[in-house]
Amino acid sequence: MAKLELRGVAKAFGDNAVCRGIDLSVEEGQMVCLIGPSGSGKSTLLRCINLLEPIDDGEIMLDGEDISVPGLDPQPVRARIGIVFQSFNLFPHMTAAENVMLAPRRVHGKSREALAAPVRALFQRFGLGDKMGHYPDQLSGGQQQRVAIIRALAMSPEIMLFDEITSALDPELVGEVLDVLRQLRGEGMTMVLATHEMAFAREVADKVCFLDGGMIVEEGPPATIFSTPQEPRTKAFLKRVV
Ligand SMILES: Nc1ncnc2c1ncn2[C@@H]1O[C@H](COP(=O)(O)OP(=O)(O)OP(=O)(O)O)[C@@H](O)[C@H]1O
Repeated sequence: MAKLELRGVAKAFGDNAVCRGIDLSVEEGQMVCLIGPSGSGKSTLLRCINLLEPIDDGEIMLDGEDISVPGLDPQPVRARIGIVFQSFNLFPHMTAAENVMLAPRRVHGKSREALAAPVRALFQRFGLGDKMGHYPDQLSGGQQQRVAIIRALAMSPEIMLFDEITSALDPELVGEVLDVLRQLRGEGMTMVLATHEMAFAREVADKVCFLDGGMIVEEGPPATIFSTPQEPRTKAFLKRVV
């Protein structure tokens, strides 16, 4: 597992400054939750960390190595940083197992034979051992999202990013996906989550960062942020959503 450190990360789309000098430390094995209003820049920040968006300024350090230097090949870095989105994006014509094997085969050049045992172990670890041969339309939304998480884990990432991964799910399916995150935390995975699940963030996060207008306005342990927020913007947001 790896440590992540952002220093002064800035990102604009045209004249819309979406990340405005973000400093963030994520220690090895920590779960950090990004909360904040819609449009505050949570998704963009995660996309920048995964090098899906080039940053305009600042540094992104993964285990002490600057992964944001211009001209760096993003592909090997992305293989070290798993990301899961709100939409599961599984290929409908492939079984769950084939979806999971795709990236390790293409990026790491591994054979189906070599992947069979570790992929089976991943499905079993997350309670989907009997679903490997199912196609996405034979799975519930919660199961599809768990397969999407397994797909990211199959690349053996050092850190995992989650972008509102329960927002598209029916309420009764949210719990099983959050349980996967609890399990990963117990196993020591380093994780950054953009989430609207305040109860979950309060219960499980090591640190909560409140974003507003592209800046981390306030951060701290969940007990402090949720019980005694100091910043008026944090207070107003939590009053609205909790
Ligand atoms: N590819 C893009 N091109 C132009 N503008 C973008 C792009 N991606 C995001 N934005 C803008 O960046 C701002 C922040 O969006 P972002 O999705 O990061 O916020 P968010 O906090 O994740 O919101 P939500 O909670 O609704 O997902 C918004 O104004 C959005 O319109």
